[in-house]
This record gives sequence, C-alpha cells and structure tokens, in this order.
Amino acid sequence: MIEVHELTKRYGPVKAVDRLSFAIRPGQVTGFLGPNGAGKSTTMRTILGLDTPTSGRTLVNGVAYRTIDKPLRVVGSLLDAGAVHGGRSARSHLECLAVTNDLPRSRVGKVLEQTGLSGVARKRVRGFSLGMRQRLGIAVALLGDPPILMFDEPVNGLDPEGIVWIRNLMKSLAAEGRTVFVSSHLMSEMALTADHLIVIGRGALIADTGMADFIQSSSLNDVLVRTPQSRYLADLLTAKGAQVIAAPDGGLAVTGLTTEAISQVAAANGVEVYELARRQASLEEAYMKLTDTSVQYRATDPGKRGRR
Ligand SMILES: Nc1ncnc2c1ncn2[C@@H]1O[C@H](COP(=O)(O)OP(=O)(O)OP(=O)(O)O)[C@@H](O)[C@H]1O
Repeated sequence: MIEVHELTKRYGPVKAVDRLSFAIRPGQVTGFLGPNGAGKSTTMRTILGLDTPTSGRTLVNGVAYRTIDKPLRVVGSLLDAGAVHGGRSARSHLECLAVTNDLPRSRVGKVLEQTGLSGVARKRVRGFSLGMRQRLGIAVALLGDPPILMFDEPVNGLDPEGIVWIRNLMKSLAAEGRTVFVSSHLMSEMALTADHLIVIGRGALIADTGMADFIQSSSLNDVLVRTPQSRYLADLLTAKGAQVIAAPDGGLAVTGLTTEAISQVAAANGVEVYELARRQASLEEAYMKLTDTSVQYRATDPGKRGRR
C-alpha cells in the first residue's frame, strides 16, 4: 500500500505537486496518468524519499520510506533506466546491489531469468540497448522480492515486444498480490494494463477511479445517420423515443436507439440512408478532455496556422 496525504512540492515558483492525496492498493495495477510536467515523477521521487515534500507526507506500508531498514525488500522501483555504471556487467551490477542491501545472492540468478537477461548477464551494460537497460532496471526493482513496485514511464522507447513483456509482467506481479504503481502519459497504454487510475494535472488530482468505470463513463455512444430526408427521419426517430441532434458536419447524431432499430425505422418509412455508423469516443479523447485545462506545453495546431 502506498499513501499520499496532502502532498505539495514546490521548486521555487513552480508548484510541481499541489495538495495531492491518494492511496494505491495491492493486488492491482494502478496507472498514474498526466500530461508532461503534471508532477508524476516528482510524486514518485517523494514516495521514494528522493525528494522532500514542501508539505504533506507519503507512506509505504504505513511508514515513511526513509525510515525503512531494508528498503529494497519493501519497494522496488524503476525511475531512470540509464542510471547504471556502463563498465559493469548486468550480473555484477545486481550482485553488488544484493551484497550492499543484504539480499541473498540467489536472487540475482532469479531476477536475471525473470527479466530475460540470463543470456547477456556477463556482458557490459555499456553495450546494452534501451530495452535491455530497461529490463535490467526492472531486475533491480525485483531483486528484493518486494511487495510494492513503482515504475516511471517503463515503456518509453521500447519496441512492441518489450512493451507487451512489461505489460504482462506488471499484471502478473499484481496477480501475486503486490502493489504495482506505474506512470505514463499515454491513456492507450494504461487502458491495456491498469485496473485503477490516478489522473493528475498541474500537480493536482483530477480523477481516482476504476479503469472499468472510467471506460463506462467516458464512452460517447451515438449513431451517425446521413440521409437526404433528415427532418423526416429525425421526426420518426424522435417518435420512437430517440434523442436526435444535428451533427456538426451534417447528418444526425442519434442516441437511445441501436443501429438496427434506426435502420428498421428508415426502411419501414422508405427513407434512403447513405451512412449509418455507431460512434465511440476513444479513451484517449476522453482523457484529453479530462486533462485539457492542465496541459502545460501545447503545440500549435498546424491545421489552424494561417487561418483567419
Ligand atoms: N528538480 C526540479 N527543479 C525545478 N523544477 C522541477 C524539478 N523537477 C520537476 N520540476 C518541475 O515540476 C513540474 C513537474 O515535473 P515532473 O517531472 O514531476 O512531471 P511529470 O508528470 O513526471 O512529467 P513528464 O511526463 O514530462 O515526465 C514541471 O513543471 C517540472 O519542470
């Protein structure tokens, strides 16, 4: 369990985290979502005692991280996969960490195997690809067999195979009853991995919700109908209990009736239909709408440039 209570972190004039509170429970993957600069990394660093809160506090399993005697046995984390001495081999890097953290050496072989690095364990990390470094960072996180795991943007820069691997690993760690907290700025990625979502913008909480609830509440469900007899069909559909509005680009946006029911009404009344399409807002769209006012760095829309 991870708890964040009224956490605020300022860097000079910048309020990176703003009275943020949430709890991350075991047995599920919790996604930590927010646009660039929202404060995800700062929050994670504070949980790991790498940053000091301006006010508020963070707890892991009920205590402050800095007071934990053998932290690798309690929390494993991947914050920056690049932070490894390039001259060392993967095995010696892990052995060194095992010795200094009083962990059994037998864990080294286990995590090398778990992360698919056994075959390259004696190679110098300097020659590792980004994906291999990422796996090594995860091996470090798993070394103490901890009940809590935190990953900051773990799929950044990975190829599709690496992404699927990390996704499955996170799910299996959660299925073992561990607390898994993973940050991302991609809703599409979280939709495939997370059971629960914490969404932040400009350091403040925007949503703390189950993934299924988020999908349910954010899906726009309507049917777009194009017909040369718009007004006539609109009246017929309204009489059947549908809500009908004019779609911005022409046609009718219909809710309350299925595509089949609309088609039957049209056919029964001799109305020609050119297009009949069920529309669902993507999760990405719903997420962008949710965080719209919190996006810190926004590019100009190239389509709008030069328009008057
Ligand atoms: N050490 C620091 N000194 C000054 N400002 C900082 C520092 N670390 C973070 N910030 C600022 O705090 C805000 C939050 O940054 P943070 O890296 O936590 O966001 P993030 O959600 O992890 O973003 P990203 O997805 O881009 O990694 C940003 O405005 C950032 O510029």
